[in-house]
Amino acid sequence: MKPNDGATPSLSTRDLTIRFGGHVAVDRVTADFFSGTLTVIVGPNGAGKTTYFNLMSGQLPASSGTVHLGGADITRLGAARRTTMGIGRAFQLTNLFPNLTVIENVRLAVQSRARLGLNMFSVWFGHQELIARAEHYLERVALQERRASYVAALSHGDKRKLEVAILLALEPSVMMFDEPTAGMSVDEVPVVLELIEQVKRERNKTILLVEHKMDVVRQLADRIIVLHNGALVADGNPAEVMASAIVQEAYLGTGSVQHV
Ligand SMILES: Nc1ncnc2c1ncn2[C@@H]1O[C@H](COP(=O)(O)OP(=O)(O)OP(=O)(O)O)[C@@H](O)[C@H]1O
Repeated sequence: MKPNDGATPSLSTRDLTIRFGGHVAVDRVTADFFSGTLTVIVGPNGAGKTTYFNLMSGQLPASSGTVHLGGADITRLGAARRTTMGIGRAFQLTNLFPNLTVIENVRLAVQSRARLGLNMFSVWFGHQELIARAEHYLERVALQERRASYVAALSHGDKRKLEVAILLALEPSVMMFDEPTAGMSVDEVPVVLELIEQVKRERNKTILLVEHKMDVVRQLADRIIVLHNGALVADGNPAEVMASAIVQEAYLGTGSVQHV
Protein backbone atom coordinates (compact mmCIF):
# COMPACT_ATOMS: atom_id res chain seq x y z
CA MET A 1 0.00 0.00 0.00
CA LYS A 2 1.46 3.40 -1.00
CA PRO A 3 0.39 7.00 -0.29
CA ASN A 4 -0.76 9.04 -3.28
CA ASP A 5 2.28 11.32 -3.31
CA GLY A 6 4.68 8.44 -4.04
CA ALA A 7 6.79 9.25 -0.95
CA THR A 8 9.75 7.01 -0.03
CA PRO A 9 8.74 4.50 2.64
CA SER A 10 10.39 5.05 6.00
CA LEU A 11 10.52 1.29 6.57
CA SER A 12 10.10 -1.53 4.12
CA THR A 13 10.47 -5.28 3.93
CA ARG A 14 11.02 -7.31 0.78
CA ASP A 15 10.33 -11.05 0.71
CA LEU A 16 11.25 -11.12 4.40
CA THR A 17 11.45 -14.69 5.60
CA ILE A 18 12.54 -16.64 8.67
CA ARG A 19 12.61 -20.39 9.10
CA PHE A 20 12.87 -22.22 12.39
CA GLY A 21 14.00 -25.67 11.31
CA GLY A 22 11.44 -26.71 8.75
CA HIS A 23 8.84 -24.18 9.94
CA VAL A 24 8.50 -20.93 7.95
CA ALA A 25 7.31 -18.45 10.62
CA VAL A 26 7.44 -15.38 8.33
CA ASP A 27 7.05 -16.17 4.67
CA ARG A 28 8.21 -13.68 2.01
CA VAL A 29 6.48 -10.65 3.52
CA THR A 30 6.75 -7.52 1.38
CA ALA A 31 5.34 -4.24 2.75
CA ASP A 32 6.13 -0.50 2.79
CA PHE A 33 5.43 1.68 5.84
CA PHE A 34 5.12 5.46 5.62
CA SER A 35 5.57 8.39 7.96
CA GLY A 36 2.27 9.67 9.33
CA THR A 37 0.59 6.28 9.02
CA LEU A 38 -0.39 3.87 11.78
CA THR A 39 -0.44 0.27 10.59
CA VAL A 40 -1.84 -2.53 12.70
CA ILE A 41 -0.65 -6.07 12.10
CA VAL A 42 -3.30 -8.64 12.90
CA GLY A 43 -3.71 -12.37 12.48
CA PRO A 44 -4.54 -15.47 14.47
CA ASN A 45 -2.27 -16.87 17.21
CA GLY A 46 0.99 -18.15 15.74
CA ALA A 47 0.48 -16.22 12.46
CA GLY A 48 3.96 -14.68 12.71
CA LYS A 49 3.12 -11.13 13.90
CA THR A 50 5.67 -10.96 16.72
CA THR A 51 8.27 -12.72 14.60
CA TYR A 52 7.73 -10.17 11.80
CA PHE A 53 8.19 -7.39 14.40
CA ASN A 54 11.37 -9.10 15.64
CA LEU A 55 12.74 -9.24 12.10
CA MET A 56 12.08 -5.51 11.58
CA SER A 57 13.49 -4.39 14.93
CA GLY A 58 16.48 -6.73 14.63
CA GLN A 59 15.76 -9.13 17.50
CA LEU A 60 15.88 -11.97 14.96
CA PRO A 61 18.06 -12.30 11.83
CA ALA A 62 16.23 -12.93 8.56
CA SER A 63 16.75 -16.22 6.74
CA SER A 64 16.21 -14.32 3.48
CA GLY A 65 14.73 -11.08 2.20
CA THR A 66 15.56 -7.51 3.24
CA VAL A 67 14.63 -4.72 5.66
CA HIS A 68 15.25 -1.08 4.68
CA LEU A 69 15.03 1.97 6.95
CA GLY A 70 14.74 5.27 5.09
CA GLY A 71 16.33 3.63 2.06
CA ALA A 72 19.29 2.09 3.98
CA ASP A 73 19.62 -1.68 3.99
CA ILE A 74 19.57 -2.67 7.68
CA THR A 75 18.95 -6.39 7.13
CA ARG A 76 22.29 -7.45 8.66
CA LEU A 77 22.30 -4.92 11.53
CA GLY A 78 21.53 -5.92 15.11
CA ALA A 79 18.77 -4.48 17.29
CA ALA A 80 20.95 -1.95 19.15
CA ARG A 81 22.21 -0.43 15.91
CA ARG A 82 18.68 -0.26 14.51
CA THR A 83 17.56 1.56 17.67
CA THR A 84 20.20 4.25 17.20
CA MET A 85 19.09 4.58 13.57
CA GLY A 86 15.51 5.32 14.58
CA ILE A 87 13.56 2.12 15.18
CA GLY A 88 11.96 2.35 18.63
CA ARG A 89 10.05 -0.53 20.12
CA ALA A 90 7.92 -0.64 23.24
CA PHE A 91 8.40 -4.14 24.58
CA GLN A 92 6.08 -5.59 27.09
CA LEU A 93 7.84 -4.02 30.07
CA THR A 94 11.24 -5.56 29.45
CA ASN A 95 13.07 -2.29 28.87
CA LEU A 96 12.35 -0.65 32.24
CA PHE A 97 14.78 -0.42 35.14
CA PRO A 98 12.64 -1.54 38.11
CA ASN A 99 15.06 -0.30 40.80
CA LEU A 100 15.23 3.22 39.43
CA THR A 101 12.59 5.91 39.77
CA VAL A 102 10.23 6.89 37.00
CA ILE A 103 12.05 10.13 36.24
CA GLU A 104 15.45 8.36 36.21
CA ASN A 105 14.17 5.85 33.66
CA VAL A 106 13.08 8.62 31.32
CA ARG A 107 16.21 10.69 32.01
CA LEU A 108 18.36 7.74 30.87
CA ALA A 109 16.42 7.57 27.61
CA VAL A 110 16.77 11.34 27.09
CA GLN A 111 20.48 11.06 27.85
CA SER A 112 21.00 8.22 25.43
CA ARG A 113 19.22 10.27 22.74
CA ALA A 114 21.33 13.35 23.63
CA ARG A 115 24.55 11.29 23.31
CA LEU A 116 23.47 10.40 19.84
CA GLY A 117 22.96 14.11 19.25
CA LEU A 118 26.51 14.73 20.48
CA ASN A 119 27.85 12.47 17.75
CA MET A 120 25.65 13.74 15.00
CA PHE A 121 25.06 17.40 15.72
CA SER A 122 27.58 18.32 18.45
CA VAL A 123 24.76 19.10 20.86
CA TRP A 124 25.06 18.45 24.58
CA PHE A 125 22.51 18.95 27.31
CA GLY A 126 23.28 19.86 30.92
CA HIS A 127 21.74 17.85 33.75
CA GLN A 128 18.91 20.35 34.27
CA GLU A 129 18.05 20.23 30.60
CA LEU A 130 17.98 16.42 30.68
CA ILE A 131 15.62 16.47 33.66
CA ALA A 132 13.42 19.16 32.06
CA ARG A 133 13.11 17.03 28.94
CA ALA A 134 12.37 13.92 30.97
CA GLU A 135 9.63 15.88 32.82
CA HIS A 136 8.17 16.89 29.47
CA TYR A 137 7.79 13.24 28.40
CA LEU A 138 6.33 12.29 31.78
CA GLU A 139 3.74 15.04 31.37
CA ARG A 140 2.85 13.74 27.93
CA VAL A 141 1.94 10.36 29.43
CA ALA A 142 0.35 11.89 32.54
CA LEU A 143 2.84 10.28 34.91
CA GLN A 144 4.41 13.37 36.48
CA GLU A 145 2.82 12.63 39.85
CA ARG A 146 4.69 9.32 39.96
CA ARG A 147 8.04 10.84 39.01
CA ALA A 148 9.74 9.85 42.29
CA SER A 149 8.20 6.36 42.53
CA TYR A 150 10.31 3.30 41.93
CA VAL A 151 9.24 1.49 38.80
CA ALA A 152 8.81 -1.77 40.70
CA ALA A 153 6.00 -0.10 42.69
CA LEU A 154 4.00 1.12 39.66
CA SER A 155 0.73 -0.38 38.47
CA HIS A 156 0.82 -2.32 35.23
CA GLY A 157 -0.86 0.55 33.37
CA ASP A 158 1.62 3.10 34.72
CA LYS A 159 4.50 0.87 33.63
CA ARG A 160 3.07 0.79 30.11
CA LYS A 161 2.72 4.59 30.14
CA LEU A 162 6.34 4.89 31.28
CA GLU A 163 7.37 2.62 28.45
CA VAL A 164 5.69 5.00 26.00
CA ALA A 165 7.44 7.99 27.65
CA ILE A 166 10.80 6.23 27.18
CA LEU A 167 9.96 5.47 23.58
CA LEU A 168 9.02 9.12 22.94
CA ALA A 169 12.23 10.29 24.63
CA LEU A 170 14.30 8.21 22.23
CA GLU A 171 12.67 10.18 19.38
CA PRO A 172 12.54 7.28 16.92
CA SER A 173 11.19 7.76 13.40
CA VAL A 174 9.54 4.33 13.56
CA MET A 175 7.57 3.39 16.69
CA MET A 176 6.61 -0.23 17.24
CA PHE A 177 4.13 -1.31 19.90
CA ASP A 178 3.45 -4.90 20.93
CA GLU A 179 -0.13 -5.02 22.18
CA PRO A 180 0.11 -1.67 23.99
CA THR A 181 -3.01 -2.17 26.11
CA ALA A 182 -2.36 -5.79 27.12
CA GLY A 183 -3.00 -6.40 30.81
CA MET A 184 -4.37 -2.90 31.42
CA SER A 185 -7.42 -2.07 33.49
CA VAL A 186 -10.44 -0.58 31.67
CA ASP A 187 -9.72 2.92 32.89
CA GLU A 188 -6.04 2.76 31.84
CA VAL A 189 -6.73 1.67 28.25
CA PRO A 190 -8.13 5.02 26.96
CA VAL A 191 -5.13 6.94 28.34
CA VAL A 192 -2.65 4.85 26.34
CA LEU A 193 -4.83 4.86 23.22
CA GLU A 194 -5.17 8.65 23.42
CA LEU A 195 -1.41 8.89 23.75
CA ILE A 196 -0.83 6.83 20.62
CA GLU A 197 -3.45 8.93 18.82
CA GLN A 198 -1.63 12.09 19.88
CA VAL A 199 1.62 10.79 18.39
CA LYS A 200 -0.28 9.77 15.27
CA ARG A 201 -1.77 13.27 14.91
CA GLU A 202 1.73 14.76 14.75
CA ARG A 203 2.08 12.81 11.49
CA ASN A 204 5.87 12.58 11.57
CA LYS A 205 6.20 9.03 12.88
CA THR A 206 5.73 5.66 11.28
CA ILE A 207 3.72 3.69 13.82
CA LEU A 208 3.35 -0.09 13.82
CA LEU A 209 1.20 -2.05 16.23
CA VAL A 210 0.61 -5.72 16.82
CA GLU A 211 -2.87 -5.96 18.29
CA HIS A 212 -5.47 -8.61 18.97
CA LYS A 213 -8.29 -6.43 20.29
CA MET A 214 -10.50 -5.44 17.37
CA ASP A 215 -11.91 -2.35 19.10
CA VAL A 216 -8.35 -1.04 19.48
CA VAL A 217 -7.63 -1.88 15.83
CA ARG A 218 -10.77 -0.01 14.72
CA GLN A 219 -9.93 3.03 16.82
CA LEU A 220 -6.31 3.45 15.74
CA ALA A 221 -5.61 1.86 12.37
CA ASP A 222 -5.05 3.82 9.16
CA ARG A 223 -4.08 0.56 7.56
CA ILE A 224 -4.32 -3.11 8.47
CA ILE A 225 -2.00 -5.92 7.46
CA VAL A 226 -3.16 -9.48 7.98
CA LEU A 227 -0.69 -12.31 8.47
CA HIS A 228 -1.72 -15.94 8.24
CA ASN A 229 0.71 -18.86 8.52
CA GLY A 230 3.54 -16.33 8.22
CA ALA A 231 2.33 -14.86 4.92
CA LEU A 232 0.75 -11.49 4.19
CA VAL A 233 -2.82 -12.26 3.10
CA ALA A 234 -4.44 -8.80 3.21
CA ASP A 235 -3.21 -5.20 3.27
CA GLY A 236 -5.34 -2.10 2.96
CA ASN A 237 -7.58 0.42 4.66
CA PRO A 238 -9.44 -0.81 7.74
CA ALA A 239 -12.93 -0.83 6.19
CA GLU A 240 -11.82 -2.96 3.23
CA VAL A 241 -9.70 -5.33 5.22
CA MET A 242 -12.16 -5.84 8.08
CA ALA A 243 -14.94 -6.58 5.62
CA SER A 244 -12.91 -9.03 3.58
CA ALA A 245 -13.57 -12.72 3.57
CA ILE A 246 -9.83 -13.24 4.05
CA VAL A 247 -9.96 -11.66 7.50
CA GLN A 248 -12.99 -13.65 8.50
CA GLU A 249 -11.30 -16.83 7.33
CA ALA A 250 -7.95 -15.96 8.89
CA TYR A 251 -9.60 -15.29 12.24
CA LEU A 252 -12.13 -18.04 12.21
CA GLY A 253 -9.87 -20.53 10.47
CA THR A 254 -12.63 -21.48 8.03
CA GLY A 255 -11.85 -22.23 4.43
CA SER A 256 -8.50 -21.77 2.72
CA VAL A 257 -6.86 -18.36 2.67
CA GLN A 258 -5.26 -17.22 -0.59
CA HIS A 259 -1.90 -15.52 -0.18
CA VAL A 260 -1.47 -12.16 -1.92
N1 LIG B 1 12.41 -18.75 18.35
C1 LIG B 1 11.53 -19.59 17.79
N2 LIG B 1 11.83 -20.88 17.55
C2 LIG B 1 10.95 -21.72 16.95
N3 LIG B 1 9.71 -21.35 16.55
C3 LIG B 1 9.34 -20.08 16.77
C4 LIG B 1 10.22 -19.12 17.40
N4 LIG B 1 9.56 -17.92 17.47
C5 LIG B 1 8.35 -18.12 16.92
N5 LIG B 1 8.22 -19.42 16.51
C6 LIG B 1 7.06 -19.99 15.85
O1 LIG B 1 6.73 -19.13 14.77
C7 LIG B 1 5.32 -19.03 14.63
C8 LIG B 1 4.88 -17.59 14.70
O2 LIG B 1 4.98 -17.14 16.05
P1 LIG B 1 4.65 -15.65 16.48
O3 LIG B 1 4.90 -15.57 17.96
O4 LIG B 1 5.35 -14.71 15.62
O5 LIG B 1 3.10 -15.56 16.18
P2 LIG B 1 2.08 -14.40 16.59
O6 LIG B 1 1.24 -14.14 15.39
O7 LIG B 1 2.80 -13.27 17.19
O8 LIG B 1 1.21 -15.17 17.68
P3 LIG B 1 0.44 -14.62 18.98
O9 LIG B 1 -0.69 -13.81 18.47
O10 LIG B 1 0.00 -15.88 19.65
O11 LIG B 1 1.44 -13.83 19.78
C9 LIG B 1 4.71 -19.92 15.70
O12 LIG B 1 4.43 -21.17 15.13
C10 LIG B 1 5.81 -20.01 16.73
O13 LIG B 1 5.73 -21.22 17.45
